[in-house]
Amino acid sequence: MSSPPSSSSCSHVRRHEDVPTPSAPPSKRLNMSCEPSTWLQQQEQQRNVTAEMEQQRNEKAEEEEEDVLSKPRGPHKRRFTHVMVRNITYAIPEGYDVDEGNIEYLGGGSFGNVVKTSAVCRDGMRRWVAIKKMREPFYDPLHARRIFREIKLLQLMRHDNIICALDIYTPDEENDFRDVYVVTEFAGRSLYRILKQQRDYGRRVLTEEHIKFIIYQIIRALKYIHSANIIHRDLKPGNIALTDDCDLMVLDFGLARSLENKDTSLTQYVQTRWYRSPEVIYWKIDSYTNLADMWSVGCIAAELLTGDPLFPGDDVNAQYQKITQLCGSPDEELLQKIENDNSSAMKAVIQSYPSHERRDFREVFADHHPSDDFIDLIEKLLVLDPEKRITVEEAIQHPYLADFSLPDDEPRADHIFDLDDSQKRTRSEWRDAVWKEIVDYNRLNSSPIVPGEADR
Ligand SMILES: Nc1ncnc2c1ncn2[C@@H]1O[C@H](COP(=O)(O)OP(=O)(O)OP(=O)(O)O)[C@@H](O)[C@H]1O
Repeated sequence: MSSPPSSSSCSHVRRHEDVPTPSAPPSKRLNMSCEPSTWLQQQEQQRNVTAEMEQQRNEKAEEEEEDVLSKPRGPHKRRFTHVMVRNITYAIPEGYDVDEGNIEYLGGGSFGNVVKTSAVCRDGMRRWVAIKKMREPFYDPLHARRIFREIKLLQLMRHDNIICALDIYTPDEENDFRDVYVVTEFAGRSLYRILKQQRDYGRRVLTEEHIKFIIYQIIRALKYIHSANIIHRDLKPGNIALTDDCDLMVLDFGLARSLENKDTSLTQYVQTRWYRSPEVIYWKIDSYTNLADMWSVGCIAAELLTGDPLFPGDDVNAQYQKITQLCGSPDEELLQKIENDNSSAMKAVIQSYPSHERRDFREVFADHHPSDDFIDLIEKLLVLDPEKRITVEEAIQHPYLADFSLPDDEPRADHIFDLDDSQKRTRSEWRDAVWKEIVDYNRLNSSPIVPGEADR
């Protein structure tokens, strides 16, 4: 990885134009006695069923391949080639590189599978793109709403450090609308992969300067996200991508939600648990604001320093122990808030755990020789009480980031994003809403060209 740019460079973050060419979560909030194992088992079963269905559909798609290739399909009458990667069939529109040798599987999460290819774009450049095929997007209303949110946010976000949609499509007709594909710019390797490689090979790739630049860019992205009244809720190394030049993009907005929306049905499973804030995992929603994202930044920052996840708990209890062993048990003031926002029973459960003093972070991380400023920042991020945690606006001005911070180049969103996702909709209403998003999608200059679009 090359060095991050120096602080004197005024254009130290990537512009979009500069890109090189080349299951349903449970409806109840988790409490200390409710381990999500049942839900996880259901998820597992659902995944099996889904895989079976996917296979049947792949077989059908293969049979139909000749037809699909021969006639324009979907709301914009595009032509598609079907390409099989790791047993999953992707419908790839005309204009994209469909040579199997040039298509790379990037990975799959709970909600989709992603491949990398390239496409010629409207500005004449060929770009690397990531195509995400959503998994069973309309399985149930919750799932459909998640897809809707993700699509909506990928269109609203316009920031150098945040991924945005370059194309949204389906090869299906409206009466048989089943598959949703979202195309984003290929943003590099995920931080998860980079950190894993560091561990696997026992060789550090990320220098102190890289780490600072990464943390700065995450916070710069969050400043924009939070100013739009959105919480990301899923910040983790797997959702952060880095180019070889250390340019960073925050990926995957499927779990983001607007601050106004008090819906809590997804709350328990909003993040890979290791990066979740205590108020997300253990106590109630009242104090759950965008400060949950700042806790995740603290976890990621510490992992960047040490190379290992900070709170790798095998279950929620182990997670709690690890958090409190470092950050201390809730003090009287926080316990009072927990009691007020939850119940005295919740307070009693928390008090039944072994009590720990907050440790001296300088001592804990001493082997990794962090600067005083780094320690001061993570001390302020990893605070149990969200109301006392550093905000994004404060964090970006922290001395640790002074080398990179350029206040005039740290944009806020110019309006609060309306996700239009708070109303109750049935599965098929969500499907209609997603269909409409695809139909109305406004192509960008950096979007892949649709052959013949000028004629339409
Ligand atoms: N635009 C992109 N550029 C580079 N890599 C990407 C891009 N989009 C997704 N990926 C990678 O593809 C993989 C799968 O992405 P996806 O968003 O489906 O998974 P995830 O974040 O692991 O899933 P989950 O939603 O379960 O958290 C991830 O490893 C992610 O880093």
